[in-house]
Amino acid sequence: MEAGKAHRLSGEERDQLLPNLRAVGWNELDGRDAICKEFHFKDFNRAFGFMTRVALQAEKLDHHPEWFNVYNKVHITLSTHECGGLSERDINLASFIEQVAATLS
Ligand SMILES: C[C@H](O)[C@H](O)[C@H]1CNC2=NC(N)=NC(=O)C2=N1
Repeated sequence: MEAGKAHRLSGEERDQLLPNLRAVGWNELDGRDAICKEFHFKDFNRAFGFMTRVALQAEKLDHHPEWFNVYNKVHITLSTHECGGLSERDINLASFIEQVAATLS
C-alpha cells in the first residue's frame, strides 16, 4: 500500500485515471463515489480462483473489495472507506483485478 492517508481523487485525477477503466467495463455508481464491474467466468472454479487471487492481493495491499458471487459471476465494488470515496487505491486494485481476470476468463 502507498504510504500515507488515502485522498479522494480530484476531478483532474479522475479525468486521467477513469477512462482506461471505463473502457474495460468499470462504471461509476449512482449516489455513491465508487466503481463497479461484473465479471463472468466459465464456471464456479474459475470465479473462485479469481476471487482467491484477488483476495490475497487485497490483503497484501490492505485494501479490500466489496463483492458478491453467484456461481460463475463476481460483482465487485471498489471504494475507499478511509476517505469516503474513490482513491488511487481503488484504481490500483482495479488494474490488478483486470490482470487476473485476463488470465482466467
Ligand atoms: C484498518 C484497515 O487498515 C482499514 O480498515 C483498511 C482495510 N481495507 C480497506 N478496504 C477498503 N476498500 N477501503 C478502506 O478504507 C480499507 N481500509
